Amino acid sequence: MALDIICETSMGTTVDAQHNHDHTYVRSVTRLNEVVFAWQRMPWLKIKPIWYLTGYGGEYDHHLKVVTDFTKSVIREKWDEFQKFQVDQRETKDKRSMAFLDLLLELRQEGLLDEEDIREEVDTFMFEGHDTTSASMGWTLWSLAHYPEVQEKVIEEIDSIFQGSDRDCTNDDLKQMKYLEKCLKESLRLFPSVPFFARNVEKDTVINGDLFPKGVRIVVVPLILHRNPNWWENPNEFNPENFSEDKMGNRHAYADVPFSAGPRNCIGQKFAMMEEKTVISWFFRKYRLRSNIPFEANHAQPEIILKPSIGFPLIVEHRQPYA
Ligand code: HEM
Repeated sequence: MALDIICETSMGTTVDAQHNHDHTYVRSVTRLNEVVFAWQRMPWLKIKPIWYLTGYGGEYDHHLKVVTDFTKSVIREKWDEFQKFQVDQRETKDKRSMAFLDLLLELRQEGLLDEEDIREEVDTFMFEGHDTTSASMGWTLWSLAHYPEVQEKVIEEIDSIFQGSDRDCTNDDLKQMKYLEKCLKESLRLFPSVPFFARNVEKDTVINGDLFPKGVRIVVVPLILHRNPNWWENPNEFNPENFSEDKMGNRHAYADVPFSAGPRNCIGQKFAMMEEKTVISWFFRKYRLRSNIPFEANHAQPEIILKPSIGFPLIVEHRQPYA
């Protein structure tokens, strides 16, 4: 679902991944993630002959080509459409409903980007913008199933907003989902979709008396940082109140960095929150969740994206209609 959402919003196209699990793009994205993770964890794969002899190199090249060819073909198709449009028609198009790609094509028309620049931007969005949100939604549902009193509060909030209606979600509705937002943040604290990221030190830097020389690479691990008992009471428990205003005010700004921080932080974080609130609030309008497997039995497996060790085996039940 998250892949369909990002395809539609960033490229204005669909791969219908929900019904089409076997779409070549879907398969290649999945395999690329696995191959890149192997490359990160096995340093010897960085030696080119080993990379190719183990078969990883060939697989990587193949799947990368599938993914970039797909994006390129969509960009070309959209570019042809874009050029066929008369200028006056284009000017009347509402920018708010344009896909990210349409906006980039306007920049190409103005000579500010070429086809390769656009492909890179679109691919980054596609890659960063779907596995992250689907992992986050999965871990949130897993947590809510194990904390029924929290789940009830989410349902109460959703009922108070929609009052049983199955109308679409508006921006105003999303703003009102304050408790659900706390749950999403708490789930990202315990299970950050991006479990680690790296930064190069650009100049000699001293932090707490320790020297970090220019040129070294620092790996930030939110998965560990977010469970630091100095900042979080009962750090392994799911407690959305960790994100109440008073608790947040008393905490170090970088104690919680699921979207990284600083100039290269995640530019999709607002989009991610909107998407997740929309999807999860739809779900709880109709269903409840429970599980017969203990919360802790699902281990967080840090790969490029934080994976659940046993998936998310949950029991879904229809709710009584809102009265
Ligand atoms: C819960 C969902 C998400 C999480 C936890 C997340 C997390 C992150 C993190 C930690 C980074 C920094 C990675 C690094 O420096 O290596 C990042 C970068 C980025 N994210 Fe997200 N992300 C999420 C959703 C999204 C979505 C939905 C989009 C697009 C619509 C997106 C687009 C990007 C882009 C383009 C970058 C690169 C920014 C740059 O390098 O300047 N992300 N994200």
